[in-house]
Amino acid sequence: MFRYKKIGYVALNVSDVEKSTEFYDQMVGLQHVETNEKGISFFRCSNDHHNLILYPSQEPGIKRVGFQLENDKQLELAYQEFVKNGLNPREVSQEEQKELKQGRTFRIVEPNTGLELEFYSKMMHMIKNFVPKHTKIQRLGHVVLNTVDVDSTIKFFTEQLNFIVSDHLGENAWLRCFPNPYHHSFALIKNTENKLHHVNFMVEDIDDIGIARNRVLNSDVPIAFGPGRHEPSESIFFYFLDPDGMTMEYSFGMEEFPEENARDARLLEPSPWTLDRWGGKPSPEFASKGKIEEKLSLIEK
Ligand SMILES: CC(C)C(=O)/C=C/C(C(=O)O)=C(/O)C(=O)O
Ligand SMILES: [Fe+2]
Repeated sequence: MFRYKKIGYVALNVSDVEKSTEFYDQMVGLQHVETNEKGISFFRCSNDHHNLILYPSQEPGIKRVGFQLENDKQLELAYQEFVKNGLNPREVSQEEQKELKQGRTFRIVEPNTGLELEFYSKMMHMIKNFVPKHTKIQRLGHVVLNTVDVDSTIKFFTEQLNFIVSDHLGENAWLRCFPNPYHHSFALIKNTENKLHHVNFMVEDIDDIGIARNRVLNSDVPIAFGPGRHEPSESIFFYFLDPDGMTMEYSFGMEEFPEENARDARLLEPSPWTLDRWGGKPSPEFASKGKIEEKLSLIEK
């Protein structure tokens, strides 16, 4: 099976790109790279050209998630595997690759949720390092989806996409993209609707979490949950809402797995204490907004 480097970027649809650009630049602390002539806005928290893209849309939500493979050979292996398994990978046009500042790129549709998943191995490397404004963001950490048919979606990620389950909690699962060491780059939470749960950015120290809480409070940005500590990855978390009500998370610390002889996935007890060891409760708005831009019609019948 093919090997990943990391979760590379997330693309969101937003109702007001200007407003959201200010939010992700000033409040979240990503670096705004450019807004192009189509009104598409690119941000980074690394030397990658982008780790977040905002697309103007009437329907806010999640558009796609991009995964970076280890190298060109692994990318080709993934392509062949997808063809063999009838997943109909679609190559992104040269024009769009240029717009994305990426090399060869192709996409498939996750058949249970309709979410588009993208695969690439090269993205423009920016010469100047990402300089934190206020929060020492280390990387785009993970994306979590609310999922109706969670069992089939987990099966798809593990059997077709070479993800490994790090932990189960009831029907939910946290998955890492092999051999990336982080406890999860993706997670699937059982729900009555397929939609975004949250997008995570990992931060360098606990002060980033405490300072963020005060910055968010002082700016009247809704807090959705935390600060607290998650049981699955042991991270200290803080969730807040973007201008369209989508949930963003900062987290500090995360269990890392070796490539070989990694521990098996645990079956964690479904309890509020598992979600937050510190006993906090999420707000009703937590993980509630973020329509998946449906691409199921692209799947060949
Ligand atoms: C509140 C959610 C369901 C939860 O339990 C989260 C756990 C973790 C973690 O252990 O790090 C997440 O970050 C996550 O689900 O994204
Ligand atoms: Fe998370």
